[in-house]
Amino acid sequence: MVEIRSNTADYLEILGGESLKGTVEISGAKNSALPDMAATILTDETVVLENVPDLLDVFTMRSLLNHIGMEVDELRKGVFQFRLRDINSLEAPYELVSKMRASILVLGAVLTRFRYAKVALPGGCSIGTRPVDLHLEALKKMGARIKVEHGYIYAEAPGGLEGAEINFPKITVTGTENIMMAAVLAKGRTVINNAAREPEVVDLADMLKKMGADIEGEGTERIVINGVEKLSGTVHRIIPDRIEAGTFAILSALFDGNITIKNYPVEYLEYVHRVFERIGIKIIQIGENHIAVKREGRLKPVFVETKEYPYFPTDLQAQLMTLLTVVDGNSKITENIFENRFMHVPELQRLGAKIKIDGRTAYIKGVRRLTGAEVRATDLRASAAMVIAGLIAEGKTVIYDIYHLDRGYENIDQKLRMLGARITRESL
Ligand SMILES: CC(=O)N[C@H]1[C@@H](OP(=O)(O)OP(=O)(O)OC[C@H]2O[C@@H](n3ccc(=O)[nH]c3=O)[C@H](O)[C@@H]2O)O[C@H](CO)[C@@H](O)[C@@H]1O
Ligand SMILES: C=C(OP(=O)(O)O)C(=O)O
Repeated sequence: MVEIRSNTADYLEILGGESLKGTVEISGAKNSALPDMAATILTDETVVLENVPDLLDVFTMRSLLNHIGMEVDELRKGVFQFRLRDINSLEAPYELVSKMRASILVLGAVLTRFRYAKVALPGGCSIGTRPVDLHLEALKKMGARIKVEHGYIYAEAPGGLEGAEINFPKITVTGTENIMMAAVLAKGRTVINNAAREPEVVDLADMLKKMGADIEGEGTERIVINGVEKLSGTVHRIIPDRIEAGTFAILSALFDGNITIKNYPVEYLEYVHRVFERIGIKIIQIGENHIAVKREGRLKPVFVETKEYPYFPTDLQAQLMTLLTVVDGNSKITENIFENRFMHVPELQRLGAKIKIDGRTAYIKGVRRLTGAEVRATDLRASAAMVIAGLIAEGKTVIYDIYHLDRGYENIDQKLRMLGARITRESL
């Protein structure tokens, strides 16, 4: 893994309007790598993860695991070996948790295996308040004693966690993953109702089952877990990143389908493809997990709302909005998952986009073209939206604060340069 190469002073310069073409390969999914890495805490045996993307968030999770006492070795590019023999600390400190909300994923695993955990409260971020109350309520139902004090969650279960019936009032992805990890070593049976159905939840269940966990129903809204005494080591391959894949599919649609995409998880993007078809974008399979994107006539405006899997992902909302800014007619996007996920709108407006926001809905009136400007990457997917916008805009676009981008897109500037983009990384 590259020593952390992203720095808050880094920015991207893009000269837009170049025609992109070629083939790009999708990396392992950030949102699978992070829970799968946390799951290595659940055993004292060796776990090997393959197809691990080289991302800032993965680096942060690795630092967090190291802090706990995990030995982590990179066997070869993207292949990591994990072994937790001696505990160093049962604490996830603020310094690391503040860099990445997904650090909360270590709570369930540390608590169930070591009966105590202290994790800094992740707090809000630019896309919303993002509380973790549902994680904590569920762990309390499993017998944990929890207090939140001085910015830390203190959780203990001296006699071990016990299986329980968890009814999530709202679907939560990392909440489902946290409770699944807590339940695999708890006493008795845990039922998670209204569980998240995301492919990343299924991937985590697959990994845990290979380690000896007893789990049924992953991928449905009811997951049943029977606790076991002990889990063993395993070798597991991280699934491809459906959000990176969707991001490149949108880019390809904007470049007349001249970009083909390998390692593309068609099965995870069925609903997204239905939305694409309404716009006039068709995904064509040209090989196993290798696709091309075809535009069918003039692109058409749409109304889309974000919703939990299997529906349209909030993590592709900003990128789709960029596409719609140059689609003739009036489009509308409603963001149902996060209350503040339109931070990219003022930035897109700087590039000439015509967008109005009313509550959770953005009204987009297509313009002929965007024009380059200086913008800020306000969060991870907003950054991807800015990159797409910069590539189609006339002239030069400068994107500041791209450390957000490095949290979730492996080598994105390199991948784009290989497609012919004029994009350079500079530092202030
Ligand atoms: C590391 C990871 O996998 N991140 C993904 C995960 O985030 P994450 O798991 O944090 O998102 P959740 O599914 O938990 O959030 C969904 C909604 O529930 C709310 N909520 C959640 C937990 C809680 O205890 N209380 C509460 O009110 C959130 O504020 C949000 O409004 O799913 C999101 C929704 O698909 C994605 O955008 C993120 O990329
Ligand atoms: C919001 C995201 O990630 P996280 O939950 O890790 O902040 C994302 O991947 O778009």
